[in-house]
Amino acid sequence: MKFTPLPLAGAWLIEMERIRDHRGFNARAWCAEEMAAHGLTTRIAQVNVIRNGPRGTIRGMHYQRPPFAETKLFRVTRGAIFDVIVDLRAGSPTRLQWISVELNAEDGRLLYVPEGFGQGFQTLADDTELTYQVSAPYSPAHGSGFRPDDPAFGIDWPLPVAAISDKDAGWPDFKAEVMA
Ligand SMILES: Cc1cn([C@H]2C[C@H](O)[C@@H](COP(=O)(O)OP(=O)(O)O[C@H]3O[C@H](C)C(=O)[C@H](O)[C@H]3O)O2)c(=O)[nH]c1=O
Repeated sequence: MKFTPLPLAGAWLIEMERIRDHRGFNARAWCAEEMAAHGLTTRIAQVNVIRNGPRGTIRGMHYQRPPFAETKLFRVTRGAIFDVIVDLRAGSPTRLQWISVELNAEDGRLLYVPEGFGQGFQTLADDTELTYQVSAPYSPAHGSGFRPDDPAFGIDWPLPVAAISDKDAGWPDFKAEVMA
């Protein structure tokens, strides 16, 4: 696996190394030893699969509050996404900054999102499917988020919104002090 740190400290792009032969390839998508060697968490509390319908679907922005703050590792298995992560960490020099990463089923790339980040994505193809593992169990009581178009961040999404949950469309304006 090839590890590349992203501009927001703690976030990484991980590329699978495909071992090819006449049948196709075998590639490692996760390895506790390699993750630990780069200081990434090896805790896996859950692995989820998400299927989306129309191109342009948005899920997010989400995060879980402590003590259920979670690290997430995303991989697209069908279609493509424009994934956005936002640094919400109090005291971080890049606080409230966001970056985007495109992931698709062919590129063999994974996105590692550490605790303290809001995260969401927009699909770039119909019927996009992804799998992601999280380091803490799902805890609705500790779930929080903000609207993908929250003026606090100015996230530049590539497509018109084709589908979004009422919850994600209805988050209140983000208040920086909330995460202080
Ligand atoms: C995350 C999760 C959700 N659910 C249930 C709760 C809802 O009934 C339904 C949809 O969940 P929700 O709309 O809250 O979340 P998504 O829009 O699917 O977002 C998820 O996928 C994006 C990419 C994220 O990064 C979020 O962390 C994750 O919550 O699945 C569960 O039962 N277990 C779980 O672990």
